Amino acid sequence: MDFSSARQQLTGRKRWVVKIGSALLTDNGRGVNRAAIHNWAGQMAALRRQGIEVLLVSSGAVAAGMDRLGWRKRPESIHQLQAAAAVGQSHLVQVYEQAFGQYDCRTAQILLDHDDLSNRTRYLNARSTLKTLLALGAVPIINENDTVVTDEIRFGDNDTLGALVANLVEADVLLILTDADGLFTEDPRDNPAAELVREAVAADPRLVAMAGDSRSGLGRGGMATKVRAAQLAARSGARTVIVGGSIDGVIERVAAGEELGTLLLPEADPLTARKRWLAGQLQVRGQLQLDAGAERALRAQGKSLLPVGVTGVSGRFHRGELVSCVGVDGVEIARGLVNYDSGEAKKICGQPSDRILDLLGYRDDDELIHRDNLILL
Ligand SMILES: Nc1ncnc2c1ncn2[C@@H]1O[C@H](COP(=O)(O)OP(=O)(O)O)[C@@H](O)[C@H]1O
Ligand SMILES: N[C@@H](CCC(=O)OP(=O)(O)O)C(=O)O
Repeated sequence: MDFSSARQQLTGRKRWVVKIGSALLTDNGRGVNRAAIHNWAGQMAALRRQGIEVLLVSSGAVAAGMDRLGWRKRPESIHQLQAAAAVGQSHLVQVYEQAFGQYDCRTAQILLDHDDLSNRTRYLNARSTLKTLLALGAVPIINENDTVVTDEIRFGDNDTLGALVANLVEADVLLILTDADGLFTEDPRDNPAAELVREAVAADPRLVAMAGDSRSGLGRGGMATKVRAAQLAARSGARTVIVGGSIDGVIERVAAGEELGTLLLPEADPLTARKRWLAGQLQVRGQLQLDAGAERALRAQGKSLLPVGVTGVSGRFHRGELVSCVGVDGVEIARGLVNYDSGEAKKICGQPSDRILDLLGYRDDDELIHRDNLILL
């Protein structure tokens, strides 16, 4: 793998999940660090202005709640923890809303639990809601729904939740901000001579051996869950950066390609990984019948599917859903995420793309399926 160019490839990536951990968010364990939150919000707003969509996975509900309730020690009882999370979450979101508001950036609170991501209908629902929020220009602020989860089904650490969100929205980058400067060859609190791992393939088994637990008493998973999160995120093609959240201007600097923290890469080419992921996750909603020219363009030339090469449309589907593409002999040759719904596709099929505006009254894309969203079978 060519590591030298890997950092540069982070620039121009369009969808980022930023995870901010408990260890960073609290002011030495005393409530949430407002100044730091305002600073990160400013940086994320700057990314939005560059056209990058940002989803934030933020911890800190329990820590904020403990502070508000005057509790000095993290409680043992699950119900006390859940009560603290309920008190803290509303405060946390209020601080974020105010911080992002200063940059004219809208926020939206999303609380997820295990069922939301394992049940197919709820999974697709969460996916659509998040994508709609992004299209509206809002920054979703996501946390685990701590007040309702039981021990058996909790994600526990938000690194895992961040990776699952990256899978859910097919993010390009998962940026994990923490209180260490990145993944070191050993926990630097045990061995100050440990070295920073700058770049690696997320699946490299040596990483797991380097990564230890959390020590702060605030964070949950330590580096172990961050490495595991990078492996999960890589399944849908996301690259992960683990980096110190207190580094000046860290979010913008990483987005500009600067070599900070640890970059963990997917094994396969990200686009291929993402396509494979999509093919396994989504249900086929409809079918497009292709003519011989379109079949050739897809198969032999790796091109996008234009409406002009489609002779028939069946099934009912919405924009963004998965449809199958069938060749002249009736055999399925590809699957892909479609840019128009079934009614629109019927109106524009067989027509050149410059007629889309006339036929529909608007034109979103020239292609019915862009090649980046096409999986050849
Ligand atoms: N190999 C390692 N490199 C860096 N940090 C490590 C390593 N192993 C364990 N850690 C610990 O992981 C901590 C970060 O994880 P955690 O406390 O869970 O933070 P967060 O709340 O941000 O998720 C660091 O402060 C560090 O003590
Ligand atoms: N959902 C919990 C966060 C769990 C947690 O601390 O995770 P992490 O920041 O990954 O160590 C909260 O908001 O308090």
